[in-house]
Amino acid sequence: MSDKKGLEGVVAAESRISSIIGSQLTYCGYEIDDLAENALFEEVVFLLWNDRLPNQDELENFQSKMFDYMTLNPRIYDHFAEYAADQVHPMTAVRTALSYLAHFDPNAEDMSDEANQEKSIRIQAKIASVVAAFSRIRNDQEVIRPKEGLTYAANFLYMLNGEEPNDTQVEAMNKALVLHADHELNASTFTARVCVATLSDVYSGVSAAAGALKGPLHGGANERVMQMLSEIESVDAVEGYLEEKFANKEKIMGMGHRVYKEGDPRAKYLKDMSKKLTDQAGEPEFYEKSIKIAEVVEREKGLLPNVDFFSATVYHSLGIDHDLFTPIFAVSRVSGWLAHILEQYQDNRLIRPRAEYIGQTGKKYEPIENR
Ligand SMILES: CC(=O)SCCNC(=O)CCNC(=O)[C@H](O)C(C)(C)COP(=O)(O)OP(=O)(O)OC[C@H]1O[C@@H](n2cnc3c(N)ncnc32)[C@H](O)[C@@H]1OP(=O)(O)O
Ligand SMILES: O=C([O-])CC(=O)C(=O)O
Repeated sequence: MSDKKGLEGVVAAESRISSIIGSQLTYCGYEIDDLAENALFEEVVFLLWNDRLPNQDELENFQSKMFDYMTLNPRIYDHFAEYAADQVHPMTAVRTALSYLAHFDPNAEDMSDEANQEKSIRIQAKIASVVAAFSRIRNDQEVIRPKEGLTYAANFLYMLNGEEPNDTQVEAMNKALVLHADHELNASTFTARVCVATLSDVYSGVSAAAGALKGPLHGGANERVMQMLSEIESVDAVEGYLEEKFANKEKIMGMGHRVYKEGDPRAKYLKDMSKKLTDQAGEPEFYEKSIKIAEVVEREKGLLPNVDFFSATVYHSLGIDHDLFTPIFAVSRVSGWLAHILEQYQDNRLIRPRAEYIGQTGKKYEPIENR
């Protein structure tokens, strides 16, 4: 039993969406390197949902639909003003918003394949606007509507910052979105599949998944990486900082992985981007500290950086608030959750494992005055 704690190594679904073999990650048969170098995030989303890349017409149609759905019902802004007043974490806001989006979808309860495809486009389109609008509202800034003709990555940055991003920024965001889109049965995707396997609706699936992504052992690690980098004063302070963490048996965020033991194939792209962007931002010390952390953790623990490690400095260099890092992960990963939700519906069976009981036995009810 204990060797299966955390379901390590357990195959719990058949899937055509992404595969991990050793350190090789593929989406629907395409190597992540190929997609990271060449693909637009929208193409990848189409690929994950349709098991093939779109042609030019299909892509334009998909982008135009996505653009139409990017606009949010203004009632959501009132909600956001309340969350902002309560100072909720943006990931809490995203989780609530994903559920709230169902209120404005006339087909939220329609379980036909067509309705579920349509809901997927709506959700993918709106999550970028949700993260951007929440960020602006909590900073007392005006909400920026999406701009026609921009790619998904460019529009996201535009709505977030209120100005059109430059090519380097768009390329970095597009690549980050492609790299985070799907990852087999990671914890949040598994959560989505468990949820919809009860035949609950798509909005329930993505809200549940967002809750799982938020945790620091999963998507929440990227924000904590930046926290660690901010706490460490200099490259020379890295060894001492980590020694103390090891002594306290604390985990080093952004390091290690349940499946990849020889390295996460996504990390090298984020590492390269981190180098370039921290240099451009005039903050090379963040990259230098990251390199030193990775070196010490590998030497002491044999662990390598995962996708969350260098994404932190990439987002920081793009001027993004640190508590928006995990919401950005959600902007990308919702595409994978939706792909898995659609796949689960196609060949569904309730997911309901068993537990080995290790609790007390033979107890008898005692009246309260005798306890
Ligand atoms: C997108 C993503 O979700 S990627 C992962 C993001 N999460 C993080 O970066 C958080 C830090 N990393 C971790 O917590 C882990 O490596 C995980 C959760 C990613 C994978 O964990 P698991 O495969 O379950 O490994 P588990 O947590 O059982 O650790 C095994 C051993 O390695 C150690 N270990 C694993 N990761 C780390 C780490 N980052 N820092 C220090 N020690 C670690 C554990 O303390 C444990 O040591 P022990 O056997 O002496 O008790
Ligand atoms: O697969 C995992 O366990 C975590 C991960 O890297 C991801 O979700 O991208």
